[in-house]
Amino acid sequence: MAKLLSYKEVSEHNTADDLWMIIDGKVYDCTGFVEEHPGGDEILVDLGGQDATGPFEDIGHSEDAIKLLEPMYVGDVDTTSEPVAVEAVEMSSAATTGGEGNGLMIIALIAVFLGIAYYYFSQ
Ligand code: HEM
Repeated sequence: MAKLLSYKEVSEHNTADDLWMIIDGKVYDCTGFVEEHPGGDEILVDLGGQDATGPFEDIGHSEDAIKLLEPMYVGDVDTTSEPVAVEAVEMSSAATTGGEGNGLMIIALIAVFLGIAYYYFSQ
């Protein structure tokens, strides 16, 4: 019978040296595969210890990719166990870029406003 693992137990394996993830209710130990992943190591480490079913399926991984999972199988996730809240690790670059974008937008608006004010006062 498959080994049952709680969400908490899986969440403790969330580093590049010890990386588990849940795909379709099954727990996989991807530690040895992190460096090999054609999609990069970072993406796997980011999802370490978590349920990666959505991201894994969204990419449309090939049959070969699905076969690679077989030897990494550790057990099944105990869906009755308490889900674990995932902490936000760091701000994404998209969010940072968004912030800078807003700053530039404000500067641009001030410049436009000053331009209009100058036009009226110099009449
Ligand atoms: C242990 C689980 C995983 C395995 C065994 C795996 C395996 C693979 C393999 C073999 C490829 C090459 C293309 C293919 O055959 O489909 C690939 C590509 C890719 N994978 Fe994964 N993958 C895993 C998890 C993930 C996860 C969780 C993500 C998160 C989004 C991800 C993102 C990607 C991306 C973005 C590519 C495309 C790389 C490219 O074509 O430039 N993978 N993966």
